[in-house]
Amino acid sequence: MEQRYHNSPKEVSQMNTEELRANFLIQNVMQPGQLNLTYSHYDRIIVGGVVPQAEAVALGNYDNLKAEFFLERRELGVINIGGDGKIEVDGQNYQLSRLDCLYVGRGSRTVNFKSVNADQPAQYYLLSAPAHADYPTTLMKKEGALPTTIGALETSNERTIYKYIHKDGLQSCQLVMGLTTLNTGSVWNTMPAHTHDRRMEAYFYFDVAPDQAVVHFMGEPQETRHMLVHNHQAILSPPWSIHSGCGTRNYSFIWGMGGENKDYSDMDAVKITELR
Ligand SMILES: O=C[C@H](O)[C@@H](O)CC(=O)C(=O)O
Ligand SMILES: [Zn+2]
Repeated sequence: MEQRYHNSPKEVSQMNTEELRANFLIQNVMQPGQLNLTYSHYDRIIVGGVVPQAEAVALGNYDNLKAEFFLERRELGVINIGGDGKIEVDGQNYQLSRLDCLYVGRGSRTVNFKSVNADQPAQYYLLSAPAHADYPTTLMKKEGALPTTIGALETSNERTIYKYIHKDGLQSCQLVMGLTTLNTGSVWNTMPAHTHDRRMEAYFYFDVAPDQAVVHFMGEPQETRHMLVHNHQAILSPPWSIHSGCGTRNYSFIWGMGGENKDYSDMDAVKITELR
C-alpha cells in the first residue's frame, strides 16, 4: 500500500506541479480485479478503489497496519459508482447498486467485493479510518441519503449533495462520507470554499467525461494552488487546505473526511473575495 506523508503549508507553497501531484493526487484508483489503496498520514485515512471482475476481491491485510486483519482497529465506508455489486461481510451479503453506500464496522474480519455482472463491473470507492468502537455494518441506498440541492445556475454551482455517513446518517467513529453531483451547466464545487482544520478530506472525481477535466484548487485560502484532475482520480486535502474544483463541464465527486468530529456543517467559510 502506498504511503503519503504530511506536508506543511509552507512546504506546499513551494511545490511545483509535479510535486503537488506526487503528494496530493491519487491516480488509477479503479483498477480491474485488484484493490488499490493509499495510506495518508492526514488523520490516517486510507483511500482506494476496487473493481471486481468475475472473481470476488477480498479486503486483504497489509504489513504497515500491524493488525491481525484490516478492520481490527478500523472502519470502512464504500460507495459503488459502477454496475450492480455485492459485498460480503463476515458471511452476510449486501447489494449495492450504483451510488449505494455500505458502512463496515470495526471488527469485521472478512470483506469480499463482488460484481453481479463482470461485463458491467461494480466500481467501489473505499475510505477507511481508525476506529475506537464497533458500529453496525449498515447499507444505505442512494434514496436514503436525503439529497439536497444547493448553489445556483447564475453562479455555475447548482449541485445535489448526498450525505451517507455523518452525524445524522449512518453512524461511525470518525468517518464522514457522501457525494455531490453537479447539474448540467454548473461546474464549480465547494465555491465559496471552506476549510475545516479539525478534519482532513479526500475528493474522488467521477463521471468526468473522458475528454474533460476538473481544475482542483487546494492550499491555504490566501496561497492557493491547482491541479488538473481527470476521471477516477482522487485528491488528498490537508485539514488546513481548501478543496474546490471547476470543471470544463459538469461531473460528480465522492467526498469523505476523518478527524475530530462528524458534523458536516462544521466548516470555516472563506469569502470568494478573500481567496488568493
Ligand atoms: O466538507 C464538505 C465537503 O467539502 C463537500 O461536501 C462539499 C461539497 O460537496 C460541495 O460543496 O459541493
Ligand atoms: Zn470540506
